[in-house]
Amino acid sequence: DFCLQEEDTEAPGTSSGHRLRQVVPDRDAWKEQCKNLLNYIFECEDSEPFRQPVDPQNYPDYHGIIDTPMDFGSVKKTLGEDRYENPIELCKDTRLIFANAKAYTPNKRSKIYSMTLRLSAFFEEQIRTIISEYKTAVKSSDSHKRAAVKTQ
Ligand SMILES: O=C(O)c1scc2c1OCCO2
Repeated sequence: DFCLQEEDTEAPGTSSGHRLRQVVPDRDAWKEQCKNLLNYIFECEDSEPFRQPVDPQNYPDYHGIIDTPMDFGSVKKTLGEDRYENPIELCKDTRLIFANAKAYTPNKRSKIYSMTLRLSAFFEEQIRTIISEYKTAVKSSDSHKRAAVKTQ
C-alpha cells in the first residue's frame, strides 16, 4: 500500500525542474489491513467464543480470574472508532484475548483453549507484516519530513 505523494524533486540533469512523483509508504495502510484481518478472524470458527465479551452468566468465576477481559468484537469496535493510533496497540489488545484464555483455561487440552492456540498462530503470522510495513512507513515519512524542513 504505497500512496503517491507530490514531492518537489529536482530531477538531476533537467533544467525544467520536473515535479517527480515519488512513491512513499502509506502510514495509514495498517488500518484497512487490520480491518481485513479481523474480518477473516470473525469468519473462522475458532473465534466463536471470543467474538464478544465472555458472558459471566456462563462463567461466574471468569471476572475473578481475569482482570482485563478482551474480545475480537471490542478490538473491531476500537479500530472502527479510530481509537487505535497504530497496529502495535491493536496487537497488544488481541494478545490479551489469547493471554486471558491461557490464564482461564481449566487445562491446556480444553477445546476452547485449543481454538485460541490456532487463532493466535495465524494472527501472529499476519500481524508481523502489518507492523513491519507500518514501522517502515513511519521511518520513511519522518525522513521525508526532515528533508522538507531542510529545504525551508
Ligand atoms: O471453557 C474453557 O475451556 C475455556 S478456556 C478459555 C476460556 C474458556 O471459557 C471461557 C472463555 O475463555
